[in-house]
Amino acid sequence: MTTWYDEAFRPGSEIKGKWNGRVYVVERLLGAGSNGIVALVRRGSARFALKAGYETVDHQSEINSLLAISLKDNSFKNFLIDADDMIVQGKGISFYVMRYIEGVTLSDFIHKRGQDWIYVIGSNLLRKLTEIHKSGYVFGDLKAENMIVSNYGDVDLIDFGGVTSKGRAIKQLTEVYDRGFWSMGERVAEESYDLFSFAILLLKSLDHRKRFTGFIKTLPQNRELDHLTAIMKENPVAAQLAPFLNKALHGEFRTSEEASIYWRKLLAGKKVAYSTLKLPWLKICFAASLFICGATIYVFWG
Ligand SMILES: Nc1ncnc2c1ncn2[C@@H]1O[C@H](COP(=O)(O)OP(=O)(O)OP(=O)(O)O)[C@@H](O)[C@H]1O
Repeated sequence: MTTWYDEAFRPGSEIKGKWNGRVYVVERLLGAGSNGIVALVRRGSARFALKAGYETVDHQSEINSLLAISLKDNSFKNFLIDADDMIVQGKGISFYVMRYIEGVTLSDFIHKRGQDWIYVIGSNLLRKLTEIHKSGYVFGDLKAENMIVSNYGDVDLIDFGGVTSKGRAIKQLTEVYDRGFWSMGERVAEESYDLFSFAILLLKSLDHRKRFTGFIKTLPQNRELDHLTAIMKENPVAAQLAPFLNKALHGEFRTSEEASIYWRKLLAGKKVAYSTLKLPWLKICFAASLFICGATIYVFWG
């Protein structure tokens, strides 16, 4: 039996908004999760990501959250392009259209470019969190699957289903990233909640031994932060970040802005060699500047 999404998301098929009347042509599926299904679509020459929700209420709440954090003049502005309903097999299905982010998962990025990139990625992710926190919200379900990394460590967050107003109960979470799972605090939307998940995200991506899958199976009384400290001792990049990670895990940062300042100071103090990062554009810029310099000499003195 063909499901509504097989029909709606077949490459080449058109999705027409019932209320706004905009038409999108499906290129291909990008992914599916517990809340919805996402496709790469085209409108004219522009490409977008279109997400159709399984549950109307959850879907609407995701749109509202996205709208709320994009009201301020920040990088989320204009992320949400359209929100409408489509009719598939006689049924109304809600969808929203957002910016299409080209990139890879955090683990793929690190695997390809090296663990040192975590310094840049971490700094960019902290900036994103700060923007959300300044809007009066927390991201809630921060995890590697909810971010896309592109170019030179640029970070984009996707999946806004967990975004929660500060002070409210966290509405969507993933076990190992949740401080409640580790008995390290309440499931309340505070900046420190996201910062705990941020620390787990970094540790998980640096852990060669993939211990986090095992943690899910442990009994609550056996989930100790000592397991995480072991990763900090074994991995040189995690060891550099240990003072930051420990503070984030223990809820010692009140705000993400405070955490960002600490991050920068820590890495400046440790003299993290950004030059060790493989930055091809530096080489390109260097070659370009040599060429321009040569051309100028030729034009003026030739
Ligand atoms: N804006 C975007 N640009 C590019 N790809 C995207 C975008 N939004 C989502 N995706 C892709 O679609 C997949 C599913 O999206 P999303 O995580 O929002 O679904 P979900 O149902 O909320 O998932 P979960 O079960 O993790 O809650 C993502 O893993 C990602 O690969």
